[in-house]
Amino acid sequence: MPLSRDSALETANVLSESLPYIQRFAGKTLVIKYGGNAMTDKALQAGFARDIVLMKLIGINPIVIHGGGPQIGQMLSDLNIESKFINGMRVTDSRTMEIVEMVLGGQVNKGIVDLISRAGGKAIGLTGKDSGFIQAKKLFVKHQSESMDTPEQIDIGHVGEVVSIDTSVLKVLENSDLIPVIAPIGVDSEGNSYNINADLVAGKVAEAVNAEKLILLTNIAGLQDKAGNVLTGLSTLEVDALIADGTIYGGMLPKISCALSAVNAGVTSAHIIDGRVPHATLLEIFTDAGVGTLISNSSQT
Ligand SMILES: Nc1ncnc2c1ncn2[C@@H]1O[C@H](COP(=O)(O)OP(=O)(O)O)[C@@H](O)[C@H]1O
Ligand SMILES: CC(=O)N[C@@H](CCC(=O)OP(=O)(O)O)C(=O)O
Repeated sequence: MPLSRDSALETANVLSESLPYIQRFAGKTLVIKYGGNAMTDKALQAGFARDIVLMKLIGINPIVIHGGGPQIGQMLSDLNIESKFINGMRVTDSRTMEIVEMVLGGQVNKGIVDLISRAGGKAIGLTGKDSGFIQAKKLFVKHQSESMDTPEQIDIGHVGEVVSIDTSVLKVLENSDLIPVIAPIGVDSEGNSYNINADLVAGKVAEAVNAEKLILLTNIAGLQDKAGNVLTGLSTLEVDALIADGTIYGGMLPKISCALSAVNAGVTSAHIIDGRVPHATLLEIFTDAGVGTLISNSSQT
């Protein structure tokens, strides 16, 4: 059905108002982390894919890193395997690692590639094993109780941290119409696979490509204090205090730590936003009134 003249005018106004934002971000790289908890609703998923396709078409270079924690959890539970987390990281034995690779590299990654195709874009799904572009090493989780003088290092299996990112494959894609969709799996020089928290991969990719923005889409309105108020513009010291008093815990720990690390390494801003809001990514890019939690270079001084 054709648009009425009034609504056509409204659409034209909206498009015209987006011009300064398009000019600001055209040619820039935005790293978008699509959390497993933000992927649940079909309409939201389709909206997310449309936003990414639109970005690429107007000259922004989106790089999607996805999670899939709940999807891995579902598969493990179907197989009667228990999920266990320490400091927001999944304890990953050999069997769990096999499931993680299947779910992240297969089901979730190809699901997002497919969504982007259906929205008219061209996506290419990668894990860090493709051309070995995410080099990783074993991550030990630090834990300190009151009775300990120094923190202990806990071995949680095949869990990795990023050692290096080879950006050459991402550069090739940047100069094409292909959108990279990356599963957070790393590899070492001996071919061992590592399950890496997707926030950490997103932060390191953003640092490596010198991204303009790191956007972390999750299932909450942003970083909150104990009363539920969304906090924004935090410094490293303020974040440390919120971790120490237990305000920040679980899955928010890697999120906030990668956001801080990315801006300290030169990414202009990192945003933790609510992926349950339709078109959350476009709202973040095309409005001045920031949604969610913003961490920027200026809040670190
Ligand atoms: N201070 C905090 N503010 C907001 N959320 C927090 C905070 N501390 C812990 N969380 C938890 O972190 C969760 C987000 O992390 P996670 O479940 O890993 O999401 P994702 O799948 O998007 O990575 C929130 O749903 C919330 O339960
Ligand atoms: C080590 C570790 O915890 N890896 C994560 C990888 C997926 C992920 O990060 O997914 P979300 O972003 O949806 O939480 C996991 O196994 O759940």
